[in-house]
Amino acid sequence: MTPASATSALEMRDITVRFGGIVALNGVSLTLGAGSVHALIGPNGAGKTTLVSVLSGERRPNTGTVRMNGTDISTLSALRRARLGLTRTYQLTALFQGLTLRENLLLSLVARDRPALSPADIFRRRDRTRHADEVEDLLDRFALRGKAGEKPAALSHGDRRRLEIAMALATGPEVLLLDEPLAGLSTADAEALVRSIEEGIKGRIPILLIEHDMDAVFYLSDAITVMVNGTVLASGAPEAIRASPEVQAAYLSEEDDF
Ligand SMILES: Nc1ncnc2c1ncn2[C@@H]1O[C@H](COP(=O)(O)OP(=O)(O)OP(=O)(O)O)[C@@H](O)[C@H]1O
Repeated sequence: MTPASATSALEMRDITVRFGGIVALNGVSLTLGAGSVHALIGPNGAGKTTLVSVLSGERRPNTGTVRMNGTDISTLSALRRARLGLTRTYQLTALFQGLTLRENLLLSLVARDRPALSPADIFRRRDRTRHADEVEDLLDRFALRGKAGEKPAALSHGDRRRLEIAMALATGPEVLLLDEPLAGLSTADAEALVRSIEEGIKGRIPILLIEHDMDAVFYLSDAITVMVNGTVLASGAPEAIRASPEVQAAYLSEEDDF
């Protein structure tokens, strides 16, 4: 293990992915520091989605390695990686539609503490008192207290997005992959979610953030990696990325909201 891997939450080294003649990723390396928010940005087709699928274990790269907390996870399935705490938010199809938000969050916390239990057992053994403080804390951090007694179907688009991330956090992740969390949200909902990420996760759990909203990226991130055509163009602190002539020329100058 190198000294860097001892302190980094995630390390990707020399990742290459080819789709026939297309090189989607060409020797990409990226290190996500413990507790930091690291954004991955780049124009359409840069390779961001492909890199996330390599990280999560959904796609095997042609070459390269992935380490989480110093352990080589390159050969593990997506399920094994998820069980180790590499967590990606999905649509909330797994929600119990008949239960309130408060109860759904409670079930995620029980599942975190008793990972071997089946959903039916989790449901039977839920203990409201044991996790009460954590549930209330999540409701506050994700601005969901006013909706705590509602069923999922009653939620607005913005509420659902914050609940998705709160549920992911409740499962006790080691690393959180947020893939375009602000996509499709109104300005007000996007601002509420940025606040929740800042107050609810930043500094506690390392986040890899893929996002097109540059205001949010520069506001939230401790580090930014810019990809273009399957390669890393630049990686560093937000101020350095903003000032980089190469990044300006290749990408940021095209962004309306930069
Ligand atoms: N399953 C696939 N088969 C063939 N080519 C693919 C496949 N998936 C991605 N590609 C190609 O790989 C390259 C990288 O695509 P990718 O979706 O990772 O980029 P991206 O940065 O996520 O783009 P966007 O911001 O539009 O989501 C593109 O040239 C894309 O056309």
